[in-house]
Amino acid sequence: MTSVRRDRRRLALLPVRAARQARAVPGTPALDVSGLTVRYGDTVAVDELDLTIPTGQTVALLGPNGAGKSTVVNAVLGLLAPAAGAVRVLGRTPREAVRAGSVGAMLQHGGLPSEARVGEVLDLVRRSFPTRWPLEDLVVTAGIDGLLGRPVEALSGGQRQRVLLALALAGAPPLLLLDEPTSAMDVEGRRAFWTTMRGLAERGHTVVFATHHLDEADAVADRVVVVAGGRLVADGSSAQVKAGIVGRTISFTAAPDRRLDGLPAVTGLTRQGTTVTLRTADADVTLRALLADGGLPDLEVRGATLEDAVLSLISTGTDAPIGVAR
Ligand SMILES: Nc1ncnc2c1ncn2[C@@H]1O[C@H](COP(=O)(O)OP(=O)(O)OP(=O)(O)O)[C@@H](O)[C@H]1O
Repeated sequence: MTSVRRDRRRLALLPVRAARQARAVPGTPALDVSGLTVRYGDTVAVDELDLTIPTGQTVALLGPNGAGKSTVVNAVLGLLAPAAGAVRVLGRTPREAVRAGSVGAMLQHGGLPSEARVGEVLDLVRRSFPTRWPLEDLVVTAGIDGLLGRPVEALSGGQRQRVLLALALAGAPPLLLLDEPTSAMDVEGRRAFWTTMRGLAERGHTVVFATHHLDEADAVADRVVVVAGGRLVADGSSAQVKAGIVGRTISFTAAPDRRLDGLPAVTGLTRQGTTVTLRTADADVTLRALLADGGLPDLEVRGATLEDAVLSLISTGTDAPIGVAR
């Protein structure tokens, strides 16, 4: 009897202690990763990665399949044990931070009990946190209005992702980790999702997301971090990463039989139907040669996109990361 009473008292004290723990010491980074190395058997998934993210930043984690993005996210959540290095989340170990409700996560394979209703799952998860996001606001913020009475198994892929977002936000966490959060969303859903993320960033939340949608990263992130082969290859604003790419992209319409080999300064060329896209190290020289050889209908010349930059970084590989020291 005594022990039951003591246990109850301990449970009752937990939320208060956890809420206190969730408050970060001013100036403490949201995320501080140093020398992180994670191995799966012989595979080195993350290789001596250093990454410090101040509070309030929105950071895109980019890289090809197998680059190590999900592994970093899982290490930050304390879901796997690193072979080397350290991870601090708001000054605490990952497990302490998760226990304190400081981290909300949307994982790629986030599971939901299929027969339960969305409202039941949300209620259960909200109750487990010391600080709870007010329900009405949470429903609007995650865009799940009208879904609370629906069984989880009856959700579409995009609706499921919005429910996962609501669960990630349920404890009003200062740090949000999102692994490919919009992969199942339609265009409208994505736009609404990123509007929500901008709102969260304005309220001071730190948002770290892994994605393959580089246009979204370009539009939303204050900072992009590119990993390849488990190593950091670029870290800076989108503009800084793009500025590291020399040359321009030229596109125009050409008949399929127009010969385009041997053009000066061209570093890559693709044809899709009658649309030709080429990368050039010197746009003036390439354009002069093209014009001497015929017309250039629907001509467009542009600088590097973030996609161009990331592709170039990944294909060339680099020992020293591109970007700025932080
Ligand atoms: N559970 C596991 N067991 C063994 N190897 C794994 C495991 N999880 C990941 N890996 C390997 O670790 C490396 C990094 O994988 P990770 O999932 O972190 O990459 P990612 O950048 O998130 O890829 P994607 O964009 O495809 O999601 C890959 O080589 C992958 O095959």
